[in-house]
Amino acid sequence: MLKTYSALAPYLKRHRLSYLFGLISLIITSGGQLFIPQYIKRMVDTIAQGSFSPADLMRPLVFMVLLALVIGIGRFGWRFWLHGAARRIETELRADLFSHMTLLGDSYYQNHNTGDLMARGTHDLHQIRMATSMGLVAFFDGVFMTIAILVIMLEQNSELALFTIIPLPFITVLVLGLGKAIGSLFRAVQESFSRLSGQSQETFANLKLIQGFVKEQYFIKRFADANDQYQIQNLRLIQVWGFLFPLVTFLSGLTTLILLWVGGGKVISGSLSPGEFVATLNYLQMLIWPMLGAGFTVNLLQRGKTSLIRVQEIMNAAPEFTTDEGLLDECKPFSQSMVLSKVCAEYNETRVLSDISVSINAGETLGVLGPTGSGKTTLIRLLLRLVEPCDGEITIDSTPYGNVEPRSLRKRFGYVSQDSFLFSDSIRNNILFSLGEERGSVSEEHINKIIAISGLQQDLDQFPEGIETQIGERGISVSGGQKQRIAIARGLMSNPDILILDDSLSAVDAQTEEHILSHIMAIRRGKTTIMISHRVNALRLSDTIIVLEQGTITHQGSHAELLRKDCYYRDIYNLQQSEDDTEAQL
Ligand SMILES: Nc1ncnc2c1ncn2[C@@H]1O[C@H](COP(=O)(O)OP(=O)(O)OP(=O)(O)O)[C@@H](O)[C@H]1O
Repeated sequence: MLKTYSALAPYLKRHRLSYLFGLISLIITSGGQLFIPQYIKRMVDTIAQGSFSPADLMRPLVFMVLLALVIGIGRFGWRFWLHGAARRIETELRADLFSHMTLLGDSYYQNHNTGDLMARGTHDLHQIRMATSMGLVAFFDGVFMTIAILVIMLEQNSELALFTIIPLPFITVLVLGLGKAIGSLFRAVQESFSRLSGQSQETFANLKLIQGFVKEQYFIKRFADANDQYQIQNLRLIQVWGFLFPLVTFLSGLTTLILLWVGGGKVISGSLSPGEFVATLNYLQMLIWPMLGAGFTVNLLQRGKTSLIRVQEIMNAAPEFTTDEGLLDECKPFSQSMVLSKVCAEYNETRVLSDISVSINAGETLGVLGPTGSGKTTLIRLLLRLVEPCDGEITIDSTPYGNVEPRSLRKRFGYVSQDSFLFSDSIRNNILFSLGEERGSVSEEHINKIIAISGLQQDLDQFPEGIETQIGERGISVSGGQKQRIAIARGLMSNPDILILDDSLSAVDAQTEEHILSHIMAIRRGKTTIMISHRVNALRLSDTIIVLEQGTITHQGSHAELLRKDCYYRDIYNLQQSEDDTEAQL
């Protein structure tokens, strides 16, 4: 348990003052409570003597009111400091988790469900917060109050104390014994919650598809099953927890019975004063909470431990590539060539690219054509260092890729991906996304030029607030073609050294594609562009075109050179030409 919690040491250390003040407040609160039975004892004994004046009761009464005030302040203090520190730790942990997750690679996310990761970032962090606040309070009460009460009782009347505490060791054994079971049951609860989150996330992310295939009932049933599982796991936990609680209460009740039996006899025989009897009864009642607190502590700490392990599993996952901040700015502008020599790539030990050798010269355009699944996007991932080659070497301006900090390398690229993800933000902010701090200095004239090149102007004219129109969750939905055009504008905005267009105009018609591409070629003159497309017409102006088939380059050359060869490129060209001719005749 301690080993697991040591992961929190840096966070606890940062908030040690809050914890110190919180613990002092807790000692004041608990210590103050220990005095109350003493005053009650004095008052009862005074009353039991039969002859007393109201002034005799006044002093203890005033003290008790003052004590209640101190206890109240102490209670506020520990809540303020301990809950405050735990909240801050939760916030810091969440921030660290989030930034670490941004460094994890593609393969990590492929093997981990998004819903599960989200559950760890929310539900599990909540449990850690409970352990670092209420868990600590319960632990303190369990230890400090139990010891203090036992010492007072033993001092007051050791024989009575020893008799009445006979059931207490049973409580400890019970709590510790069931603690382990609670831990594993809680892990099952958290895992079923992760499954539930995962299914919800997947369902709502693909709702249109589900509705399109009229598969709502199937998903409702799937969710209901996961929901039932979550309930079953929770009920199992409740059963054990529910068994523990009454048993501890029963055993605590036994202590009161013993007191009434043994203590009552002592009062009658005169060896115990009525005040001492009432005080002991009070102390025993005060013991119930720390006794329960022990169970509560075990429960909270076990839950916290389980959750911490789940969060640590993410934090301990190594980033796909090491990021040496010192190297961040060392990658100079791309000026010569990028060379791939005999490069291969794998996913989960399955080879998808082999023996790739190609040179991309600065200022030139490389076209990539290939059937679906032939490895075109994987080639781009290699260039962006999102995937490491399993063999061979990639260099940029003669520097091996392994010596270049990945983020620094990626800054040289502008990547327009196939799926054109847009953020729920204004179109302007989506377009300016790649600029970072330079956003403020970009002129409206430049923005308008990029919009025109991307063929976006007509779309913006239709939108209610033009470029300021919100898209996504908080705004309008855009069509697939509009999405791609906005993504193109985003890729062009920073005028990157190397622009990658990964089949990024597949949702616009061939004519519009040609129109946009001719403008892009014009503005990119002297800069490097890598273009993947299924349309030969889009690639024909490239300086070099490679044909990828089943993970290898089968042909490469210019448009004219490839047309002279009997190859996939020429077949596709002929096919698309005849399609265009047929369309023209219609
Ligand atoms: N993350 C991944 N994990 C495992 N296999 C993958 C992964 N990404 C792609 N693949 C597999 O690698 C092969 C090449 O995929 P890739 O996406 O590079 O092809 P592509 O030529 O870009 O296809 P498309 O034209 O359909 O986009 C395919 O067989 C694909 O199933």
